[in-house]
Amino acid sequence: MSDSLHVENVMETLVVDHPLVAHKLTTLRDVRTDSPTFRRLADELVTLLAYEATRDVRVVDVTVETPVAEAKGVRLARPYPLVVPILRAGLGMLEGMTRLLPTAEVGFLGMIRNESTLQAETYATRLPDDLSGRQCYVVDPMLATGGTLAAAIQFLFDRGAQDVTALCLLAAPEGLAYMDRAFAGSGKPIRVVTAALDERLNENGYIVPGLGDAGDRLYGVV
Ligand SMILES: O=P(O)(O)OC[C@H]1O[C@H](OP(=O)(O)OP(=O)(O)O)[C@H](O)[C@@H]1O
Ligand SMILES: O=c1cc[nH]c(=O)[nH]1
Ligand SMILES: [Mg+2]
Repeated sequence: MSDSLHVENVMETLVVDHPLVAHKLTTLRDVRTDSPTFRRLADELVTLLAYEATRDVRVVDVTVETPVAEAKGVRLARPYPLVVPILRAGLGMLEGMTRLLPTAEVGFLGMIRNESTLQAETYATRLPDDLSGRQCYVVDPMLATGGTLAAAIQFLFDRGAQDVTALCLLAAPEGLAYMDRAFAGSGKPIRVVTAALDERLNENGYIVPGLGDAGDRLYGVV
């Protein structure tokens, strides 16, 4: 079902190879897809990605009583996972994620890429101060140059996060390579789970073939 592509020892990229993911992603890319449909598809896609992305979520053993007998099982371990959408476009992936992880807490990062310099600028942070021992799931549809995601992950590591999984709808090879260099030697595991690894970036830093500006397609041009 999934094709794991090992990029470097601390960073692992997983391209979720599934016909339903490919089907929904194709409609998402289509320039004729309107905002309401785009929002619905992004929501459905993140739930499919989340299934793979949470494969290593920490659980503890528990025992419950069924109407018939005792059954051994598991529950999510505490501290509960933290989901971090990167505003604005990442908000389009939040609900799909918390549907699968309803007890997760949610932190927010507001970041915008300066379209002249392609550098990420941070305009809002609302995260728990202490993330030690927390598994963090960052959601942002686009991993282009990688500058935004790398800065977001650095915020989480600075607060003590131990491992971070990013869920993206699309990733560019240049962005993955940038992340790989940025965190080489950090010793902290990073996973990127994506619906597709696209060809490249164009001269404006847009993913090709991509889907255009994810924030604009979700919420309109501002
Ligand atoms: O990998 P990078 O080159 O850093 O680019 C990716 C970033 O660009 C987009 O956000 P944008 O800056 O357009 O903000 P928005 O969500 O408000 O539209 C996207 O959602 C990522 O956050
Ligand atoms: O292709 C891209 C690159 C950055 N941000 C987007 O929304 N789309
Ligand atoms: Mg945008």
